[in-house]
Amino acid sequence: MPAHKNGDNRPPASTVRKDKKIPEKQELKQLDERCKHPIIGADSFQQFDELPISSKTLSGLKRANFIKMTDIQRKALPLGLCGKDILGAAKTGSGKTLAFLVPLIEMLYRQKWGPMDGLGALVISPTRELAVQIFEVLRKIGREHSFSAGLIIGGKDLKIERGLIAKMNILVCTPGRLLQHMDQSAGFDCDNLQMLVLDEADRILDMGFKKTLNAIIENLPKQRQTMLFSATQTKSIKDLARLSLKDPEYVAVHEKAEHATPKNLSQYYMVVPLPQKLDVLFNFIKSHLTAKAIVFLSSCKQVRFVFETFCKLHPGVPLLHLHGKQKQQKRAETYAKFAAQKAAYLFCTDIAARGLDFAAVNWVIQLDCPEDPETYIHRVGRTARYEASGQAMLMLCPSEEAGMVKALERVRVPIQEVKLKQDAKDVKKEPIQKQMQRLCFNDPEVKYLGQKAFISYMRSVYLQKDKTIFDVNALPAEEFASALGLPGAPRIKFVEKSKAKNAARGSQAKMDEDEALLGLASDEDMGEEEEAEEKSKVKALEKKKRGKKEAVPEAEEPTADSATTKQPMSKIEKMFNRKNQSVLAEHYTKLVDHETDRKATGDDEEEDFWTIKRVDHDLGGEELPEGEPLPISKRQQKMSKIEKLKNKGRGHKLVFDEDGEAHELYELEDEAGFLAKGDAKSQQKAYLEKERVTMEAADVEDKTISKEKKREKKAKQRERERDMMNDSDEEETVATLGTPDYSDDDGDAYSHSDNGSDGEDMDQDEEETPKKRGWWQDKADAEEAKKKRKVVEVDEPQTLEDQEALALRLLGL
Ligand SMILES: Nc1ncnc2c1ncn2[C@@H]1O[C@H](COP(=O)(O)OP(=O)(O)OP(=O)(O)O)[C@@H](O)[C@H]1O
Repeated sequence: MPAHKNGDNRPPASTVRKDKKIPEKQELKQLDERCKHPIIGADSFQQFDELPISSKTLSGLKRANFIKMTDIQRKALPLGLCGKDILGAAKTGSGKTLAFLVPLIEMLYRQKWGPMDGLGALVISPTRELAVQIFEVLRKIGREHSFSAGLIIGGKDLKIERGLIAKMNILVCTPGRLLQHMDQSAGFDCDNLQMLVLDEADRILDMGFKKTLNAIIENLPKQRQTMLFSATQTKSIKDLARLSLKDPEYVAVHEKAEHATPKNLSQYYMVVPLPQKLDVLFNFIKSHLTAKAIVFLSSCKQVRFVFETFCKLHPGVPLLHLHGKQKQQKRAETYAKFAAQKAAYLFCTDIAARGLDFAAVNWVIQLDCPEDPETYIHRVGRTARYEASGQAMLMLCPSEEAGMVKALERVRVPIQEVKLKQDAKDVKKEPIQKQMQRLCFNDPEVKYLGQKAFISYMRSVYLQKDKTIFDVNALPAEEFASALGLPGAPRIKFVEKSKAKNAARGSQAKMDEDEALLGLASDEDMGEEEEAEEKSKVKALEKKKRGKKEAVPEAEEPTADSATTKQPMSKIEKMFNRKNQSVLAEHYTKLVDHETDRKATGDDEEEDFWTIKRVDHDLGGEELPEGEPLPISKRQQKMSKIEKLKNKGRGHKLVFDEDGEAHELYELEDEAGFLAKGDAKSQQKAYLEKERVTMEAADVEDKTISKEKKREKKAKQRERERDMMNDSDEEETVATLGTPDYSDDDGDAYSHSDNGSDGEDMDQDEEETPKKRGWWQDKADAEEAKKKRKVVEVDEPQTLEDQEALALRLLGL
C-alpha cells in the first residue's frame, strides 16, 4: 500500500480527482488495492471523493448533489467497500440508502460484473413504495455504469417480470414477490449472488416476514456480503444467525446521541378523547392549510373513511390516501402526487411509516397511537429528513397516555405535551360530528365505511400486544360511533366476557382468548406487511391451540401467497367481498345480523369472540322495497327457462268463487252430484283418457306447426347462402378492410404499432391489405386459391339471353 504525503496515509482529494482521467483498467487496479484492506484514514474522510470509489459512481453522486457524506455514510461506507458485513443503525432521514448502494455498485464494478454473470446484488425492502424509492436512487447514482437493474414488486405483470428477471445484475424487491419468482420463474437463479441488503432490516426480520425471508435465504449462496440497515436495528443473535452474517460490524452512529429522533424534529403529544379526535384533526387541517402533512391511522378502513368524509367536507387543501389495499397503480399515483405537492395531507397506514422520503413534509400527525415506540420513530421520521426541520403531533386517548409516554421516554424520544387551546375548544361548538352524521345519513356508502372503520379501529386496539398502553375496554364506543356520524355503535361481542374482569386468568382463559383472536384473522383491512404480521400471529395461536408446548412468539409467517392461516370466510362474507359494496351495504348488514344470530346459537363458537351483532340500529325495521324481487344468485340467473319450469314443479288448478277466494276444484262440487257420475276411480280413469286424447290431438297440431317452421327456416337459410355466393367477391374485400394481417412471415404475432402507423396511415394499410386468410388455410394455400380465382368483368345482364351468355362464360365454355 503506497504511503501518502499528508502523513495520515490517505490520498488527498486531488489524487482521487486525477484518478478520473486514468484508464478504467488502471482505476480498477487501484480501487482493488485500496479496498483489499481496511481503508486507511477513512475516519477523517468527509467527502465521497476521498473514498476509493470509481469515477463513474462519483460522477453519479455529484450529479445528484451528494458531495459531503452524512455520519452513517462516513462510518459505514469504508467498511462496506472493503466487503464487510454490516449492521447499520442511524436516525431516520440520515442517508442510510447511500450507505449500502455505493458499496453495492462498487463491488460489482470492481468484479467487472457483466450480463453473463447474472444476479450479483439483491436489495430487499418491506414495502413497494420504499423499493421504488431505492431503485430511483440506484438509477441516479449508477447512471454511468452499465449494469442491468430491476425492480421486482407485487402488483405488476408477473410474466413480464419473469422475462426480464433472469437478465438482471441488481434487483430491488419486496420479499413476497422475490420468493414468488424464486419458486416459479425458471431461469432465475441466485447462485452467483455477491451481496444481500435488507433495508428496514428489523421489519423484514420480524415475525411478519419470517417465513418468506427464511425461504429466500435458503436460495442464496452463503458466501456473500450482507448488510442490514434500519433506524431501529435488530441486535437479535438469532436473527443474525439466520442470515449467516460473518463477524458483522455494528455501525450505530446515533446510539450515544441524546435522542433517538432527528434533532430538527419538534415532537408534541395531545391527550384527546377518542370521540373528539376527528374534530381536532379537521380543525388542525383548517388552521394549517399550507402544510404538507402525513396523517397516520391504524387501518385501511380508517384511512378510507377519514379520507372520504374529509374530502366531502372540503377543508381547502388537497387530500390523498395511501394504504395496502389499493391497487399498485393507484398507490404509485398517490405517491407521485404527494411527492409533487407543496401543500397536501396524506392519510395513510403504517405502509408509509418506513423509509419514504417525501421532500418538505413539515408535519407528521399520528391520529391513532402507534403500536410501539419503534413504529413511532419511523412514522415521525417522514419529516425532518437530512438537514430539514419538521414537527410531529401524536394524539393519545386518555387511557393510552401514561403507557405510551413512558415507552417513548425509554427509547429517548423527547416529546412534550400540548393542551387543546381554548379557542380550539370553542370551534367545537360547531363540531364536524353533525356534518359526519349528515354525510352518513345521506350516503349509505359513507355510513357503511364508518361502520367498518369503527370495527377495524376497535379490533386494532384489542390486538395490540402492549396492554399497558392499549385497553379496548377503556374506549367510549358509543361516543366514538357518534363522532363518526353513525346512528349507533356497531355492537361488538366479546366471547370471554369475564376474562377482562378476571385479573388472575388461568391457562384456559388464555386459550379462549387465543381462540377469540383466531376469529379475527380474516382482516381484509390490512396492507401487505400488516397482513403478513397478522397472519403470523394467528398461525402462532393455532399452533398453541393444537397443544404444542414450544414457545410461539417467533412462529412462522406465511408467504405472500399462502392464505392458509386465514380463517375461512363465511359464504356471506365472501359474497360481500365480491359485490358492489355500495349497493349491498345495507343488505349485508342484515345478512351479517342473521349470520351472527346463527353463530350465537352455538353453530360456530370459535368465531364467537366479537362479531357484528347488529351493525346499524336504524336498519331494524327496513325491508327490501315492496315489489322489488329478492336478489337471485348468478346460477339461478343462468338457468334456462325449461330448468326453471322444472324446478317450479307442477301447476296446481284452483277455482275462484264470487268473492275472489281460491278453492280446490273439488270443493265447489256437491258430493251427491259427483257420485251420480260414477265412483271416484272410474271418473278419474275417464278424465285421464279424455285428457290423453286432447293432448294427442294437440301434439299432432304442435308437430305440424313445428315442421312448418323448420321448413321456413331452411328456405330462408338457403336463400341467404345463395345471396352470399353471388356477393362473395365483394364480401371478401369488405371483410379484410381495416384488418391488417397480424402475423409476420413466420406466423408470429406482431404489434400493429410496430410499423409506426397510426390513424394517418390507415388508408394505405387498407388498400394494401391482403385478403384475410381462413384459420384452416396456411399461407401457401391461400396464395394458390387467390391465383385460381378468376375475375370476369361483365355488364349488368339485361335480358334472358344476356344471362345465358354470362352463365356460359362463367362455366368457361
Ligand atoms: N450525503 C448526502 N448529501 C445530501 N443529501 C443526502 C445525503 N445522503 C442522503 N441525503 C438525502 O437525505 C434524505 C434521507 O436519506 P435516506 O432516505 O437515505 O435516509 P434514511 O436514513 O434511509 O431514512 P429512513 O430511516 O427514514 O429510511 C434523502 O432525501 C437523501 O437524498
